[in-house]
Amino acid sequence: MTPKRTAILTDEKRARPSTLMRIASVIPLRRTVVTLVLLVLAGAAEGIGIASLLPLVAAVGPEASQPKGASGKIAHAVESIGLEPTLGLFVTVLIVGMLLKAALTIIAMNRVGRAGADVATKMRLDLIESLLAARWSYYVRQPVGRFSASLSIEAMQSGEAYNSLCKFAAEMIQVVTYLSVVTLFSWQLGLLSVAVGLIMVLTLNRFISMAKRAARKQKKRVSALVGALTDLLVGIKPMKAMGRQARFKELFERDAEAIRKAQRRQSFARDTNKALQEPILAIFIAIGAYVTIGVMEMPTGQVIVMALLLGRTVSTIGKAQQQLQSVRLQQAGFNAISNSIEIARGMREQTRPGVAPAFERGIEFRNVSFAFGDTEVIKDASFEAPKGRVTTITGSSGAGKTTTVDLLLGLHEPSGGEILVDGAPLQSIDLLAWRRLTGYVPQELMLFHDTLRANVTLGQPEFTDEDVARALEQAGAADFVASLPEGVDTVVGERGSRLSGGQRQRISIARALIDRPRLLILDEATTALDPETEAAIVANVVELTRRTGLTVLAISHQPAWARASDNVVHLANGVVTKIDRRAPEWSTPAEPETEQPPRVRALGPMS
Ligand SMILES: Nc1ncnc2c1ncn2[C@@H]1O[C@H](COP(=O)(O)OP(=O)(O)OP(=O)(O)O)[C@@H](O)[C@H]1O
Repeated sequence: MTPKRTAILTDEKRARPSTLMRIASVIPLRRTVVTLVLLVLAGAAEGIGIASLLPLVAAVGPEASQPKGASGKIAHAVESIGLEPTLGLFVTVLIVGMLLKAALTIIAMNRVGRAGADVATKMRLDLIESLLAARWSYYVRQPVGRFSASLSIEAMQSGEAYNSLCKFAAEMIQVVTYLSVVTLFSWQLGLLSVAVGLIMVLTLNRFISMAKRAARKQKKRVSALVGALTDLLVGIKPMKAMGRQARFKELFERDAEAIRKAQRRQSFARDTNKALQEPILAIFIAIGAYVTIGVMEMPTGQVIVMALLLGRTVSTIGKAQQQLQSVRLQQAGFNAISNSIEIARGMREQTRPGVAPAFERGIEFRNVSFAFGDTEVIKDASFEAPKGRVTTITGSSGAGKTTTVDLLLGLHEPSGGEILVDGAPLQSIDLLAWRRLTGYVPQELMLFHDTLRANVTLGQPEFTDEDVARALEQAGAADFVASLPEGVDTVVGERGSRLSGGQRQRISIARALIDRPRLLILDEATTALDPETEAAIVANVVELTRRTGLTVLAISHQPAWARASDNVVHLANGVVTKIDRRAPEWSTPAEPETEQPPRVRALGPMS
C-alpha cells in the first residue's frame, strides 16, 4: 500500500469487523482464544449454577412435592446421572457454579488486563520502530509533535479498545448462557428475550454512533493540540521574545473548545444509552411476567427464576452494548496510531546488502545531480575529498552544501551521476556500515535533556569515562566541562538550554568524535564560537587528520576552515564553480602515527 493511499484511508472506510479483528490480532491470537475459552467455561459454570435455582425455588414453592415443568426436567436429568435431586445438592451446585464462575472470570479478566497493556506497548514500540527505520525524507514532512499524542493517547486507547472488546465478548458469552438456560425451559421465552434484546440494541445504537463520531472528532483535535503544543514549545523562545504567543493561545483555545464539545457529546451519548436501558429492562420483565404467568401458566417458583434470568439477560445485553460503545470510542485512537505505523513502514529506508567500506582512498562526487521535486538543487557536481585530508565546502546560503552531505550519507539518492567511496558506487556499499564510520555534527544542534556524558555517548554504555574525556578534549570542551560543579554529570537542560551556543557545539563535536570516526562531517559546526576557540578546534581537527588519518568534510563560511583545508570546494546554486586544491587527488596521506587518536591540545575555558 502506498503511503498516499494509506493516508487517505478514513475510519469509515476501514470496515468495522476488520478494525475489531485488527485490534484483537495485535497480540498472538492464541492468548485471546485462551481467554475466551476461560470466559466460556465461566459462562457454563454460571449457567449450571443458575439452572439449579429452578428446582431450588420449586422446592420451596407450592409445587414442592411434585416438581413440574423446568424443575421437573432438571430433577429427571439429575436422576438420570445417578444422583438424588435433593435440596442440598442444588444448593451445592449453585454455590460451586457461582464460585467457579467468579474464579474463572477473575483469571480471564486478569489476562485481559495484561493483554490490554501489551497491546498498548506493542503499538508504542511498533510506532517507535517504524519511525526510526523511516527514510530521511519522511521526517522532513512530519510535524513531529503529533507523535507525542500517538505514543501517549492513541497507544493507551488501543489497549483500552482491546480491553473493551474482550469485555464485550465476555458479556456476549453471558448473554448466550442466559439465553440457553431460558430456551432450555421455554423456547418461546428464549425467542422473546432475543426479540426484546434486539429492539433494545437497535433503539440505543444511534447513541453508539453518536459517541463514536464525537470520539473521532475529539481524538483528532487532541492529537492536533498535543502535536502543535509540542512543536510550539520547541520554538517558544522567538515567540516569547517577539511577544507573539497570543495568536497561538487563540488557536489552542479553539481546539480546546472543540474538544470540550466533543467530550460533552460523548458523555451525553454514553449516559443516555445507560439510562434508557433500565426502562427497557423493566418493560421486558413486565412482558416476561405477563407471558409466563398469564399465558403460559408457569409455576410461581419458575416464574421468579425466569424473571431473574430475563432481567439478567437484558441487563447483560445492555452491558455488552456499553462495552461495544467503548470499543467504538477507543478505536479512533487505534486507527490513528495504526495508520501512522503503516505510513512510516511504507517509508522504510531501503537498505541494500552491500560491501562494508574500508575507506582507504576517499570520496568522489562525479557529475552528481539531485532535485527536490522539480527543483534541481545539485547540478552536475564533481569534486573529491581525499582520505586523511580536510575538505571544506563553501558557498552562499541555499547553495546546496547540506544537501551534498545528505547525498554522501545516503539520506537522499542522486538523480544523476555517481558518488564513489574508495572508487565504489555508494549504491554498492553497505549504507549502515558506511554511516557507522562517520561522525556528524549537524547545523541544527540537538542536545537531549540529560547529562553531558549521556549527550556525548548518546547513552551507549560501551563508551568508557576515558572515551568521554578524550572526545571532550579533542572537541575543546574538556576545560569548560571540568569547571562545572558536576562535571560530565551536569544535566544540560531541555535541548541543552543550560549551555551556551558555543558549548553546545563543542559537546556535539565530542559526540561525533567519541566513536573514532574515519570521516568527520561538520556542518557549520563552529559558527557559534569566538575566533580564538574556533581556531583552536580547527587546529585540533587538522592535527587529528594528520595523526590518525581522519578525513574531514567541513561545511563552512568561516575563513578559519578555508585556511586550514587541503581542498576548498566552492558551490553556487548547486554548481561547483571552483576548487582550490592543495592536496593531491586521491592522495594517500601519511600513515597515522598511532592507531588511536592521541590527546590533543586542550583549549582554555569559555569566556
Ligand atoms: N526537504 C526539502 N524540500 C525541498 N527543498 C529543500 C529541502 N531541503 C532543502 N531544500 C532546498 O534545497 C536548496 C539547498 O538547500 P541546502 O540546505 O542544501 O543549502 P545550504 O547551502 O546548506 O544552505 P545554508 O548555508 O543556508 O544551510 C535550498 O534552496 C533549499 O530551499
